[in-house]
Amino acid sequence: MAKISGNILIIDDERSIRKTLNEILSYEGFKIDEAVDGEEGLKMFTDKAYDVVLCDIKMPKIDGLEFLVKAAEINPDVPVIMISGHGTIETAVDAVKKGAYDYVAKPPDLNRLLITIRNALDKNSLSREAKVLRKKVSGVQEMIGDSDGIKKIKDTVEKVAPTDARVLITGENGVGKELVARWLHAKSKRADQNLIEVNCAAIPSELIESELFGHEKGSFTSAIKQRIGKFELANGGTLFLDEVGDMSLPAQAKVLRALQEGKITRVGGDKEINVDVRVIAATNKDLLQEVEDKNFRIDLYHRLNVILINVPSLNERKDDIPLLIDKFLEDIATDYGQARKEIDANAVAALQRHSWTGNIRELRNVVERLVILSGKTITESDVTSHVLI
Ligand SMILES: Nc1ncnc2c1ncn2[C@@H]1O[C@H](COP(=O)(O)OP(=O)(O)OP(=O)(O)O)[C@@H](O)[C@H]1O
Repeated sequence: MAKISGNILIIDDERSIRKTLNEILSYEGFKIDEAVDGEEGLKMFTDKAYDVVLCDIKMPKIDGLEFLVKAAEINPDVPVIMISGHGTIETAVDAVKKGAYDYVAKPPDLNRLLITIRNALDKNSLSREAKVLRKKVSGVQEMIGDSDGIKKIKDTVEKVAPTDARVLITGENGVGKELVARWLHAKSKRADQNLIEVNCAAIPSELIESELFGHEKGSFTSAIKQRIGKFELANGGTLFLDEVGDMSLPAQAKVLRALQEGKITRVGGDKEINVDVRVIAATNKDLLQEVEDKNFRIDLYHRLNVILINVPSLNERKDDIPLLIDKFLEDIATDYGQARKEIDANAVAALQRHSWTGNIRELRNVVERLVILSGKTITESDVTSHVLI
């Protein structure tokens, strides 16, 4: 997660909680002040402008709820996130009804906390929100390409992104599936909410359910504390299920239910939690073949595959190679802090003729190698001696 900044006030009578939160959030780049109870917190809140307040519920003197009410009288625009310990969850929910931005449970789950704070910061003021939105959209890497294949994808993204339709993105490794998913989110109505990614292939099958749906404390041996799953983290936003073809069948059944009913249950829990999530999935597998081989559920396949975007491999869009080379030369010069190297037309043509694996990273690596090994201008003979051996 990219570092962001802001002033945060932590109000908690437990020193250890203050210390942990302070350490984590300072590391993330926030400026932190601590108050030991509601009274001190209120004084500090009156004296200084904060972007977010993290406030315990049970405290001596002024408690969390009272702080919330008084803080709203002083500055209603500052989001207050309640920290709820054992037995105060209900009060926390009550606090949210009374205007708290959200609550996090003790001990705080780092990811959830940071996402909540980030969202709170985003919502802090309209102008800030607009800025964040702009940054998020412009923060997505450009999709380079003028070929028919890429034009078609850009066109589909424009049409589909503003809807809540599920999208299945297919294509070989490294052709830009994730980039397409990022654009879909960035151009959607959910752009100011989270885009949460899960690489289904990277998570052991016995952990995928807990990763997606969270778990309750003690639900299995290593579940030492409660954990919020990716579906919940993506609530209001987008969940990107990368390598969805590698998901285990039990997890598929649960994902299907979540998509059908808009509800999830944490592993080891019995409470149903409503989630409003747009799912974008990607795979380099032939999912219909996986269905035939009984590795993938046909009903889930149909749920995910409302809109299909197939990203062509580099070999199928060789027209884009000159543009991509140009972009990579620029990026590499910036990364190295050096003047940009040039490349002559014959060298570009030689690279265009080459038979690539289809993975864009391969082309990037080759350009990087040429930048390192060639003189001021990359020539065809550089290409022949360094690349096309
Ligand atoms: N059209 C494009 N223009 C510029 N860069 C691109 C384009 N498509 C992909 N890339 C870059 O190529 C790399 C691979 O893209 P990405 O990770 O989106 O592919 P992927 O298909 O999701 O890969 P994987 O199958 O490994 O998950 C990334 O660094 C990405 O930014």
